[in-house]
Amino acid sequence: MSAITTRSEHACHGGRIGFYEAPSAALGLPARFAAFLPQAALDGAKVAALYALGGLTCNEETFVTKAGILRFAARHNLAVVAPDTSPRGAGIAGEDESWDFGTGAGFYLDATEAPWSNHYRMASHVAYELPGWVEEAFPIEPARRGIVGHSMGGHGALTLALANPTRWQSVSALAPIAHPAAAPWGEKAFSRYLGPDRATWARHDATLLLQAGHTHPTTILVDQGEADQWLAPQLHPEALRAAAEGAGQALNLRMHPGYDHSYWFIQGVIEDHVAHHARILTGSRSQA
Ligand SMILES: N[C@@H](CCC(=O)N[C@@H](CS)C(=O)NCC(=O)O)C(=O)O
Repeated sequence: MSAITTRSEHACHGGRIGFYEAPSAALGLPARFAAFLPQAALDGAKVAALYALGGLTCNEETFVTKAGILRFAARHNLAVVAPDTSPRGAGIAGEDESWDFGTGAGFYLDATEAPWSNHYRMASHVAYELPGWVEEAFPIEPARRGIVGHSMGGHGALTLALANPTRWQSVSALAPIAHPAAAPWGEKAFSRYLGPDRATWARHDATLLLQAGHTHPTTILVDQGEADQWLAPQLHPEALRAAAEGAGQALNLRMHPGYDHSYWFIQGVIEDHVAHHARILTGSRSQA
């Protein structure tokens, strides 16, 4: 078990939000994360957890600070666990050269190409190491996990859940990079983290996972703003929709006129995402 250091803890919506750090074996570096516990957990009950993954340039603070998620997590008795978006301080040449690759842009995969493969192992960190930490340290139930993410984090939520649907019982995404193998962000990251052989990219692409027959037993909720500046070049929700139809995957893809890629969009739909996860994870409509 890793020694978790508390960086700060704050009472919030009747529960507690905390910011923590622990030595990560997966990343070979210290890793930071945020964890919110609703009041019931502070009173000793074990609760289900919703993992919230941020996008490019974000860190473990961004989603819990900007999305407005904690009010609804408190209402539905859900913990929220937010990892960082990449290793920090790996010291690899080029990791800080651009905002869409390297630091702040780990893409929730385990890199296979040197030198990235030594530290850029966010899939192992998020899917296995971090749940192990929080399920031991906090009153969080191991068998009830949901995953939601924004943009690169939406890609992470979809790919991790489709690749391992028994580990993540519920999944949703906000403006996800839905077909990264066909998007400049994904091509840039995958060619360096995974190498030039595109066949190895497929299990890190939600659209290609669906095309290969990977499905999730629950409905996937996806919200997308139509005025999103990244929609046409990077996000490809239409490819996700077509792949879901082909795979028989239940997908609730909602398009929202006028909304951009920012957390101002997320703030308006996050209540529905928390309710979606709570229905599946706890069977509850609301504990309020
Ligand atoms: N840094 C980029 C923007 C990157 C961006 O939009 N990141 C999104 C995720 S893909 C985000 O959530 N940014 C953090 C924020 O809005 O607080 C730029 O200068 O255009």
